[in-house]
Amino acid sequence: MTAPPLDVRYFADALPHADTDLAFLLTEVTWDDRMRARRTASFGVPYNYSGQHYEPMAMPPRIAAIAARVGEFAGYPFNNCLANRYETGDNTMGFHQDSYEGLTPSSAIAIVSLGATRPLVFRSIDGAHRTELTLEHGSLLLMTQTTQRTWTHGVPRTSSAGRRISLTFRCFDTGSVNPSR
Ligand SMILES: O=C(O)CCC(=O)C(=O)O
Ligand SMILES: [Fe+2]
Repeated sequence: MTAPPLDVRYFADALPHADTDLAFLLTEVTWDDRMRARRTASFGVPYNYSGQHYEPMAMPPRIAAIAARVGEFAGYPFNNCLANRYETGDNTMGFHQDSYEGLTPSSAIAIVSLGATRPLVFRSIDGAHRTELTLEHGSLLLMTQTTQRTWTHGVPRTSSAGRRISLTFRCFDTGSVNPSR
């Protein structure tokens, strides 16, 4: 059986100030401890994510600048940022499909990676195929809705991995919406 198309675009070195961006996120952001697998923070229009509700929070200028950079690659603007902080290789994200409820259907979901390299693992919904992408410091990954329909993705446990922060950007159609993901 052939694998479904993995409709993703990867850009190494997409962020011109990746080191400063990482330092900012480590020191200036208040991280949410409600989830066991990793810490999170949400900026821009609010929505529920993995069963958590986040309050609306303006994007700090540095995050707004990263959002603008991601928008240059994608060709349209992003108005939500969910940050994930993986302190060690024991912090993970389980396999899931990102919800498109409330999102512009033709928009991609963007993942900016900072810090340690971690693999993003994709599994086809039928369970027959597995592939992985290595997400490097300063990189950008764009994933379309097609990819969400046919693949799940996750960040599995990786022994001895260092600290990593990912910023996922989404393009919501209107103000505040609450997909269940
Ligand atoms: O940390 C990552 O690279 C994965 C993020 C992700 O899949 C999500 O936030 O939905
Ligand atoms: Fe995801």
